[in-house]
Amino acid sequence: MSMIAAFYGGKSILITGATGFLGKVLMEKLFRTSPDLKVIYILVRPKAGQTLQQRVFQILNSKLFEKVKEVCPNVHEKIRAIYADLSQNDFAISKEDMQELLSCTNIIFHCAATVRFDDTLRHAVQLNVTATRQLLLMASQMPKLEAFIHISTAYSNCNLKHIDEVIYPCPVEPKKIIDSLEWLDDAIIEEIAPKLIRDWPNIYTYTKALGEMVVQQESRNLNIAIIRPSIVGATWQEPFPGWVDNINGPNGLIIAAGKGFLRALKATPKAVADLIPVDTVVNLMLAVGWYTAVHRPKSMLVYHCTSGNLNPCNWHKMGVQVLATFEKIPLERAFRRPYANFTSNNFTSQYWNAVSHRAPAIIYDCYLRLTGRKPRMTKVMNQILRTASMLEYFINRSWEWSTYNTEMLMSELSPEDQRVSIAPT
Ligand SMILES: CCCCCCCCCCCCCCCCCCCCCCCCCC(=O)SCCNC(=O)CCNC(=O)[C@H](O)C(C)(C)COP(=O)(O)OP(=O)(O)OC[C@H]1O[C@@H](n2cnc3c(N)ncnc32)[C@H](O)[C@@H]1OP(=O)(O)O
Ligand SMILES: NC(=O)C1=CN([C@@H]2O[C@H](COP(=O)(O)OP(=O)(O)OC[C@H]3O[C@@H](n4cnc5c(N)ncnc54)[C@H](OP(=O)(O)O)[C@@H]3O)[C@@H](O)[C@H]2O)C=CC1
Repeated sequence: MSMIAAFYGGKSILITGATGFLGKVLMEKLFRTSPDLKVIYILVRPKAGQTLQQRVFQILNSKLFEKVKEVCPNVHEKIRAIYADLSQNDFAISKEDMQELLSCTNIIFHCAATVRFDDTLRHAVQLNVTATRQLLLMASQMPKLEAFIHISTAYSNCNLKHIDEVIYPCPVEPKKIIDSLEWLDDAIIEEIAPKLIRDWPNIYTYTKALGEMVVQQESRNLNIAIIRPSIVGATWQEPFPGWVDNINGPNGLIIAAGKGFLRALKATPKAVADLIPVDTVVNLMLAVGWYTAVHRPKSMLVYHCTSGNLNPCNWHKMGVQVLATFEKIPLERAFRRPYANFTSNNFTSQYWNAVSHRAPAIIYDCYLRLTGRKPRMTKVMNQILRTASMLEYFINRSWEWSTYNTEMLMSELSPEDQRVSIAPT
């Protein structure tokens, strides 16, 4: 029997961001491997016209949860959706719900965040920094809390080349930023944002770094660990290979390439493509939760969840694999046959954008107009090129992440847990 799975039996677990990509896979694995857990509290907001209950119903009835329903038929009784908006004071949680959370929670997995690269500084700080501080404050009032697991990103220090499993200080204290956002107006905030983020490539990575500092500063006597995954991709094995439900990270561009829209990308072919499957990240999260609660390390540990040092793949190799897969399994109704070129040269990239992306889109829109239909290709293409330019920073550089803590944890696991757990092969 897995020691980790047994550990979660009977526990009350609080998950933020449970409706997100990582959160859903985490919940699935917990219910499937520890069906005797007591309850999973999830902090959810209504969204896109759906109530909390409708959102939970949709998740539990998705393909991802098919196996769970076999192993844990009463799963809907073990999930307790609590109305919460993490950008509000006290998360807008009712008094009764707050009381229940404070008195019952054993483990917290804090996954919620805004992951948009171009979010406003105000909103990103609210979500990635202030909400983390607020959750830590709640955690400090939970008498039964055994571990608080904070999900950050391997790119929170992407302004460095070699990154250790430590917290690097940001030049401006998070508290100063939180305080100043209270009285500065939006226009001024957006003006000072580039000066604050300095050599971070975007608001997202910068606010995730601030979030880590807050965790360190507000940790009090809590038993905390931080996990930093790199680029999280589709499931590798569990509950079945290839599950993904968003267009973040590489997903959107892979679809655009498969559909024949995207045929060239400004990327450095030899740069390391540090992707990590989402089920591997979840396995590490569960192992870290167990280790932090049971072994109570003296200081807060940071764990890198990356693939580049163990099993490096570069963007060229990745591109070849992606194209080979589309040869075997083509996407439906593709615009053109998939083909793509990685170039690190600015001029060549501009040339390909004009010739291979914008021009065909304009021609196709003319055709749509002439046949009485609504033109849409230029809009789609602009969207793809905008996304590609936002991701450029990450596909033209390589980073080295040390993984001593992750390796140490692996060696602490039972042979059974090692077998089902973390290391990508
Ligand atoms: C031989 C040679 C071979 C060569 C061969 C080559 C082969 C070819 C191969 C090619 C493959 C290789 C590729 C490799 C690239 C890898 C890059 C990886 C880098 C990853 C770095 C990650 C580092 C950090 C990792 C982290 O730490 S984690 C977080 C990562 N964070 C992100 O990845 C967010 C990024 N994105 C945004 O920041 C925003 O997306 C933004 C971009 C600003 C746009 O923003 P905007 O233009 O506003 O557009 P959206 O609103 O987003 O959406 C627009 C529309 O799509 C809709 N839509 C949005 N969602 C969804 C959704 N779910 N489901 C359905 N629809 C959706 C939405 O409804 C809207 O539709 P509409 O309403 O217009 O009809
Ligand atoms: N995906 C990746 O490649 C990587 C992700 N990470 C980290 O992993 C974590 C999870 O990311 P991922 O699952 O991909 O992100 P998603 O965008 O898929 O999920 C974000 C989650 O946060 C919730 N959330 C956002 N704003 C609020 C709010 N105001 N109130 C309540 N909940 C809110 C979302 O809820 P809702 O559904 O209501 O929007 C959603 O459940 C993040 O901390 C991210 O930084 C780290 C490295 C890579």
